[in-house]
Amino acid sequence: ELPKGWEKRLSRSTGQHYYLNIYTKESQWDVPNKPAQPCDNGDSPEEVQCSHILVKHAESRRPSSWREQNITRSKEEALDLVKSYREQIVTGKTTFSEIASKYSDCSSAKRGGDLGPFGRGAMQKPFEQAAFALKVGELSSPVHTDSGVHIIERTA
Ligand SMILES: N=C(N)NCCC[C@H](NC(=O)[C@@H]1CCC/C1=C\[C@H](COP(=O)(O)O)NC(=O)[C@@H](N)Cc1ccccc1)C(N)=O
Repeated sequence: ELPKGWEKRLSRSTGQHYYLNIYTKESQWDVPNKPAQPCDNGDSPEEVQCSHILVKHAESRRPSSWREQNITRSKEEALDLVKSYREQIVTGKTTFSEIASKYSDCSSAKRGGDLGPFGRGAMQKPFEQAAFALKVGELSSPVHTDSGVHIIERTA
């Protein structure tokens, strides 16, 4: 079967089959390879690459961002926002990078939420745990850190 998020589609113009990732909207002709499975001895990958959407709130360690000088929304409001963004992404209403670029309270918003590759020890623990548990192409549930509430997508 295909890795999570990937679907087999028929191209009307060429009559060929292609593959579409319903989360990232990527499409490709060849069969998507299986995400890097943790090796048999249960290790998780050394490094992952993720994009994230961060919604800060009044209790964030730094309640300010490029979007908003002084962030006053409550933690509950931030969680509701993050859930609605996640819903819009999984239903295909919009793309992850579209939402990240417009609404993420992290400077990575300028890169569609891309954080680049990172190993263990770089990010706050709750973020790291969630990121390393994702398969490539998968979206996390809302993750709380001292920075605020995140949705994480593993891209590599
Ligand atoms: N690539 C790294 N190693 N960069 C250092 C990460 C430090 C790390 N950050 C976090 O754990 C959270 C989760 C992801 C983003 C983030 C927080 C904050 C926003 O929250 P705030 O600090 O205002 O509370 N964004 C950042 O750090 C950005 N430089 C991330 C970034 C942006 C653009 C390109 C690459 C990375 C930490 N240990 O605090």
